[in-house]
Amino acid sequence: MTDHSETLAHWPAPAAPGPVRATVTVPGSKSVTNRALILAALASDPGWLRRPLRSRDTLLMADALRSLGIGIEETVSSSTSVSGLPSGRGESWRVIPSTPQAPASVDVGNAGTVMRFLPPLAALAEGPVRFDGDPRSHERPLHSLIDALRTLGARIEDDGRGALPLTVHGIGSVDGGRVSVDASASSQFISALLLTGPRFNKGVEVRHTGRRLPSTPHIRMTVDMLRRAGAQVDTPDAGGEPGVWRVTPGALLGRDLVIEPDLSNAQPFLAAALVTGGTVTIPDWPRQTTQPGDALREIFTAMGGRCVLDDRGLTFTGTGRVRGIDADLSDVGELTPGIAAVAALAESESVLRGVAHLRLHETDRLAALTKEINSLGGDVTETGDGLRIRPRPLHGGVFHTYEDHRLATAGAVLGLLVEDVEIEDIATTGKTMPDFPELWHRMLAGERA
Ligand SMILES: O=C(O)C1=C[C@@H](OP(=O)(O)O)[C@@H](O)[C@H](O)C1
Ligand SMILES: C=C(OP(=O)(O)O)C(=O)O
Repeated sequence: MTDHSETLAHWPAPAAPGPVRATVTVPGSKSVTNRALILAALASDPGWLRRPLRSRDTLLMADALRSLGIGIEETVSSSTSVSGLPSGRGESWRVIPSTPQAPASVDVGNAGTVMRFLPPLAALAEGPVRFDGDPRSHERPLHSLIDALRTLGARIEDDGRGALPLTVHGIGSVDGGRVSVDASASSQFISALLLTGPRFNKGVEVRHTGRRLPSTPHIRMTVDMLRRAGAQVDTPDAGGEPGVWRVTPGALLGRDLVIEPDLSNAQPFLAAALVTGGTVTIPDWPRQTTQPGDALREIFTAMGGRCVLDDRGLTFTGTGRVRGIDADLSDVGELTPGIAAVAALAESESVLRGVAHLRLHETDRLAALTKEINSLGGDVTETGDGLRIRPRPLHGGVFHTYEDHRLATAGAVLGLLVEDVEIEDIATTGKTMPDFPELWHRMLAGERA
């Protein structure tokens, strides 16, 4: 039985002793690792993931693929050991593809990438594949994807709510073809259909019908990774029809891929430089990337810092003065909790827009951020599609995290400048960054972490 007194213990968020000065090596990207696993599983020959992220979301994906008969061997390079390594650094995963096998049972945890990216792949198996996960996974939207898969020829049994738990009854192949999807609740519906699209008999043509489309960089990441694996993809931004993506049926190549660091998980460390007037360097920051976290260079510069991208990586420097921001974060929704924390410590008001869909993330992030920042004395109000944040002097208290890794790291940022902040369940950062507490302490000690 889980010992909740242990897992939900309060973590005293360390206050910054002064401006932070550190180099922080952040672990691999969740979004890249989980796409790479899917594409490698569907390839015609074995592939490698180097420096994959090893966290709850990626281990759930790997375990799910193994239960579908895909081989995933984990190796650690001989000069290093797993312990003491930032998640997955020094590790390689070899993926041996195979036709997905059923019956199988998949635990999605609360990973959007697992609950959305895997059902299309499972539909290629012959037999039932059951999907279930954490209680919150039952509330996260899936109906558009379920409807789309049915249109494309898959049989899916659910309890009528269009949500988890569900069973995909595959017949060994999926017709594919044209489908309309309202992806205003999550870009992951489109990514999911495109990723397995090359293996559908007719490929897939996905038409987005909703009014808004969040997280478009994540869709570009999907397209980019598909193309690098040899798929032919036509997209709206390559002169194609707006809101329509086409994937031609065909084989995927096994690749040898080094996973980029997770730029969204670099956020709390960059925020630490910004709010303390210090300097943090993130090595291996890619010169070109589809990761939404790259937008932090612009966003945190607008909030008062400056950055340099050179051979050492990204070096971000704050002045200690933080400006509020008025920004549409629709493309970079997963950055909202960290930006909200910085905004609560700023000198002027912020308005964060375009992120209504965050109500459907790990938790209702708009409600959670409002409640928790206000419980420390803040002045945050929810708007129809975001947050209005008026900075006020904050005081200590318990910062609840609702099993949301980004709530936990946002609370840690507040704790840098606000004494006696205690984060509930810091272990929830294990969803994408199990080493967070250690990396945070090492950053504050000025060590190379
Ligand atoms: O495709 C992906 O890897 C992701 C897409 C986004 O989801 P939404 O479009 O549901 O916001 C993002 O928030 C999530 O963290 C990861
Ligand atoms: C929204 C997120 O995750 P998920 O992949 O579970 O949707 C996130 O990591 O901020």
